[in-house]
Parts: sequence; C-alpha cells; structure tokens
Amino acid sequence: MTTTWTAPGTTAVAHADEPAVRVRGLVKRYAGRAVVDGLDLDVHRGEVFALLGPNGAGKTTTVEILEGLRRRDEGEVRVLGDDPVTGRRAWRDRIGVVGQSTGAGDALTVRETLDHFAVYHALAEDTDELIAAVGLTEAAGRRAATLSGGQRRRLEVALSMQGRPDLLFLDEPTTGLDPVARRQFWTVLERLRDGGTTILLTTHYLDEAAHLADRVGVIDAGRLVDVAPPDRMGGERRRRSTVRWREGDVVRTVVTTEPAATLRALLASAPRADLPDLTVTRPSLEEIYLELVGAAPAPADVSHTEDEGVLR
Ligand SMILES: Nc1ncnc2c1ncn2[C@@H]1O[C@H](COP(=O)(O)OP(=O)(O)OP(=O)(O)O)[C@@H](O)[C@H]1O
Repeated sequence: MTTTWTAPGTTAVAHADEPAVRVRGLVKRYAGRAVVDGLDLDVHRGEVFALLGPNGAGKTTTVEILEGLRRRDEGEVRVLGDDPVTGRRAWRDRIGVVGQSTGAGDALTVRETLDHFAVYHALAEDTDELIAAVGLTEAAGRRAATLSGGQRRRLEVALSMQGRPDLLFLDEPTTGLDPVARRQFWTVLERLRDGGTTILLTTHYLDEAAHLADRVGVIDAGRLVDVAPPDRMGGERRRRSTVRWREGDVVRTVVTTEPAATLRALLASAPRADLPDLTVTRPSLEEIYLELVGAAPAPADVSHTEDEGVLR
C-alpha cells in the first residue's frame, strides 16, 4: 500500500477559492418536523471534515442531500460549485460516496466488482491501481462475500474512488471495524487526503474525528452547534483545567482556567505537604462533545468554583 492518490481536480480547480461544500439555511422536514433545521456548513477544498452528533441528529440526512440522494425543503446547497439537485453526470463523477450499507455484489471477486462498475464512469481508474491504493492486492481474487468487514469497507472506498472524485462522502465508514482495521482504514483515508481529495465523513468515534479531521462539526437536533479543529473544539470550555489531588481519603478538585496559579496557591498553602495523586487535566474532545449535545453538566455548574478556586 504505497500508492499516493491524487485527485485530478486538485490540479485544475475552476473556482479554487469556493469551498467544496457550501450550505446555508438547510431545512429538511419529515411529516412537518424539521430534522435538519437551518444548518450552515462550509467544507474547504482539501480538508477532512468530520460531522459528529447523536443518533437522529440529522447527519445522514444532511450528507445524502449533499450527495443529491435526498431533496431539501429549504436552503442553499453548493457542492463543487453545483446544486446537487441539478448536478449532471460530469458533476456526479467528481463525487465519491460510501454509504452506511454496502452496494457491492457478493458473487463477484474484488477485481470483477471493480471492473463491473468501471463502465458507470466516463473515465474509470485502473482497477489494479485502485486495488493497490486501498490495500486489497492480496484479496483481489476473492469473492466479495468472503471479505472481512474491514476489507469490504476498503472495496467500497475503492468503488467510490473509481471516478477519481475530488470530494468523497463517507457515512460512518469504520462502524463495526476492529481497532486494528480502523487504523488501517484511517491510513487509506490519510493517503487520499494527502493526494488532495476533500473528505466529509460522519462518525460516532471521537478518536477518529480527532485523528483524521482538520475540522470537526457537531450537529445536534438538525443544527450545527460548533465547528472547530478538534483540539480547539468547545472554545472557552476547552481552557478549563481540573486540578485534582488526594488529602487522606478525600479527593480534592479545583476547576480553573489558570492551573499554574492554582498550583502555586496550593503549594504555598501547604509548603511541606505532599500532594499525592496530583493531576492537571484538560477536557477531552469527548467531554466537550457531551456538553455540546447536552449529555453532560453545563460549564456554568463549575464556573463559580473556577473563579474562586474553592476546594470541594
Ligand atoms: N425517510 C425518512 N422518513 C421519516 N423520517 C426520517 C427519514 N429519514 C430520516 N428520518 C428522521 O430524521 C432524523 C434524522 O435522521 P438521520 O438518519 O439523518 O440521523 P443521523 O444523525 O444520521 O443518525 P445516526 O447517527 O443514528 O445515523 C431522525 O429522527 C430520523 O428518524
């Protein structure tokens, strides 16, 4: 697996300053209920963007609207400069899609599957190169039905790359894969990104978002509630540190935006005291995410304690 993939459009982009995806005020209703509710989103060319959010938040609905598979009720959507509703074959060929369920037939081998689907593309990529790019060379002669979950996902990615897309959509690409297969899969995606392909993926794995994404968007109840690089997600909340130590059997905690000052005060107040189990931690992406989607206590809970540096 040494091939670096190069998306052809990256060398001849017509509107280089236009984002790959631009969404404004997107609304989708089912039975009168808005499941996407005024969503704004930009995905820049060449970036990996991860969409996170609880079950039912509207991720798949949004992505399928961008792919042209579902119709929107309101809002503006531009994908590679075109409206997906009117996108023609040339536009569709610039887009790769990996959905939640597989579309690959089981009776054909990996190589036969790729050859079979090649006819759907105006300019299909060479089958052996695709197989090498996703690391399936050893399994090229095996029937799709006998592939493991991870190998199957690779085959789907190979299929999605067949038209040499500029933009790749992946809906929960690593769900069900074991930790080793997930990391191998990340390598495939990183190679695509390095070749210039823009990637929009949805995931429930925060470590996946943190590892792969240039930017993460959190969607909740059909709206984007935060967008940032993974290490800056949560804005001010991110700056909160928790200083924790043990006094006898009691664990003491201070939540503060100035951990150095807290540590100095602590040491000054008890110069000879030991501070067993002392730790200073920042909120993880998972903690920030849980707060953003309302599944963890809001930061207001601790801000009073933070300001006063009260031990509790
Ligand atoms: N065809 C449909 N008809 C009616 N309701 C739908 C339809 N498709 C989706 N929904 C509803 O829209 C909401 C958003 O669904 P969507 O699949 O976009 O969520 P999601 O964020 O992708 O969730 P998950 O993480 O579980 O995949 C859900 O309440 C779902 O039940």
